[in-house]
Amino acid sequence: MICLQTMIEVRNLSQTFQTPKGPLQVLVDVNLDIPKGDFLAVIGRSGAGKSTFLRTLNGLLIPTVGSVRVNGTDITKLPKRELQKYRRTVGFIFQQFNLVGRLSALENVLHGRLGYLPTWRGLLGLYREQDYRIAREQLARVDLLAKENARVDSLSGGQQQRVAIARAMAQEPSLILADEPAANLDPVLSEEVMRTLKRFNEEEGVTVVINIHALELALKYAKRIVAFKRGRVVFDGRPEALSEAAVDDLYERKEMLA
Ligand SMILES: Nc1ncnc2c1ncn2[C@@H]1O[C@H](COP(=O)(O)OP(=O)(O)OP(=O)(O)O)[C@@H](O)[C@H]1O
Repeated sequence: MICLQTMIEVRNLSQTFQTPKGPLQVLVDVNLDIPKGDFLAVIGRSGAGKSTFLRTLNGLLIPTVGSVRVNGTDITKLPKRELQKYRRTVGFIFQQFNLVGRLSALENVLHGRLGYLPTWRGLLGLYREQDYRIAREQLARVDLLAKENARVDSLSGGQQQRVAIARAMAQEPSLILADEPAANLDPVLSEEVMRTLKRFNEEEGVTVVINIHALELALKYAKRIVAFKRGRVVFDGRPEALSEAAVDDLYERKEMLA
């Protein structure tokens, strides 16, 4: 029997935002176990709560109710400094890449090493030899070592997202969270980004949790699909178990056509 070690335990998670129109409950009693090495795609309609869920896993948002245990520690209860430490171990990949355009690819990837340096060294850009080595290794792994000195804003969208993935990997993370990493890319580049994430998941055992609108990419690359509908988990299983009817219901297709 394969015994997968649980990395993340989400329990009774609810998130309510106060808005001018009153309280808005965005996550409703979410319970999930994410084993180490999982590649989980979060799907659902716009506004279903996907980004809110990801931001909670990163400790960017404290839930209104519930807990998020990562390797046994409830990150929702951590003091600020400890939370910052935790967040350094999580690679976050954004839809807009969040790179510094005027800096080179290598300098951007080196930013992934900042969490390992004393603040003064980071401010002065005094990276150590091992930081350069790790940054170059990661650039090579996304096939961009030849572009290490190129300004990031001179690279294509797909190349920029690969730099962002290399930066996340330079953090030597145990968890990568990716919020719509392929949304701004054409279909070919989207596949390239998904393949890169899958490779890191398979070769390094990095746990990947990704929010994604493109259902076909989620089904093709993820090991597991979690579907949110109005803040609730309505499907949790292997991609091949997601039926056409469940997809219709998730995206409320029938209601939209009625
Ligand atoms: N800080 C906040 N304050 C108030 N409302 C918020 C806040 N953050 C998110 N929301 C609202 O919560 C709901 C869910 O947002 P969320 O970004 O999690 O959805 P999503 O499923 O990721 O959508 P999309 O696919 O469009 O990114 C939306 O109605 C959004 O406007």
